[in-house]
Amino acid sequence: MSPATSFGLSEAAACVFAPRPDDHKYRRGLVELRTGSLAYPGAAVLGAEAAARGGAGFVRYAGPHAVASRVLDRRPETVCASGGHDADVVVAGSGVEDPGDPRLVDAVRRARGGSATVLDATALQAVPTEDPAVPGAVLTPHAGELAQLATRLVGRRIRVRDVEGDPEGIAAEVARATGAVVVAKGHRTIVASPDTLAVVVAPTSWLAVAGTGDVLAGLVGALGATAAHRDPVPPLAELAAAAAWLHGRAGALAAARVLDPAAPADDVLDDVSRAHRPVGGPVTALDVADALSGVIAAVLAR
Ligand SMILES: NC(=O)C1=CN([C@@H]2O[C@H](COP(=O)(O)OP(=O)(O)OC[C@H]3O[C@@H](n4cnc5c(N)ncnc54)[C@H](O)[C@@H]3O)[C@@H](O)[C@H]2O)[C@@H](O)CC1
Ligand SMILES: Nc1ncnc2c1ncn2[C@@H]1O[C@H](COP(=O)(O)OP(=O)(O)O)[C@@H](O)[C@H]1O
Repeated sequence: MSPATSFGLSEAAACVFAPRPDDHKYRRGLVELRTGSLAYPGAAVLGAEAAARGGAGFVRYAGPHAVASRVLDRRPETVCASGGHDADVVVAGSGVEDPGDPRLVDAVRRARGGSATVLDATALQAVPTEDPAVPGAVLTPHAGELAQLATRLVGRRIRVRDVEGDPEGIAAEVARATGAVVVAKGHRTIVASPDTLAVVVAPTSWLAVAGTGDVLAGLVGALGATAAHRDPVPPLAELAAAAAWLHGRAGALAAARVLDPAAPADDVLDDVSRAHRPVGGPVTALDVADALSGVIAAVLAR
């Protein structure tokens, strides 16, 4: 495998598409969210917001009725009926309590068949140890989840500190074991496929709050679904890295807007020398999801 490449604005821009005159909601891409539970309804709301702000044409939610009504309170355009068109991307796991939930079991089956599927949080536990091939999947573990997943799949005990010491190596091992794209989240997010490795550095650490991972999962879904209707379709690893890059920029924009609500989105696109310093103020996961539209608009305007 070649050494890790660093992922930036020009690579992300190749994964962001403006709507064409002959597009309609389905051609803009359909994301199905299999997220949330009675214990964690917020994860479903956050993913729906991110999928919509990330440019999907159609966001469908599959989950408990009580969770669906929370999603609809925030995003009434979400379709909560089952059936209809096939999803371009399924996003599964954020905020789901039970790894045996049929929504996750079916998502793993879909990923095994090669269809684009984001497996986040609890869905990572639904990947079987004995038969872990999920070539359609984008796996989105944080360091704790990656340590657990790698321990199961590569056959030796891997601790969180091992992941923190060598996220590239462990993400790459899991990518080879599963055939999937692995997005090892953190300040430096590693995006590994069985034969590629990219690093996305976040421009802010205000992202380190609960729920921002749920936002990232929804955004991967939106970029994947939109790209599914383009020719050529960018590789899943590039789409996942673009999502991580845009997510970091949205975090920076949301943090900057704490100081100055009119801060322009274009200002966060370029790397800034003080990026590692705590520019801005505390953000919420919903702030980050909200900021995605502005960051995408700024990328398209360049
Ligand atoms: N508003 C909501 O409904 C939210 C729901 N969430 C859902 O809550 C469930 C549990 O999520 P958790 O992430 O707490 O999972 P877990 O409770 O399974 O894992 C967290 C464990 O991993 C360890 N850990 C090690 N490195 C870590 C790192 N870099 N980041 C985070 N934890 C690390 C922690 O110390 C902790 O012991 C998931 O389904 C998730 O999607 C969260 O996303 C938070 C927001
Ligand atoms: N110190 C940090 N600097 C920049 N980004 C971070 C930092 N810590 C976490 N993140 C980002 O925040 C998100 C957190 O995801 P995750 O841990 O899954 O949270 P949750 O499950 O609560 O949604 C990831 O996208 C990760 O890359």
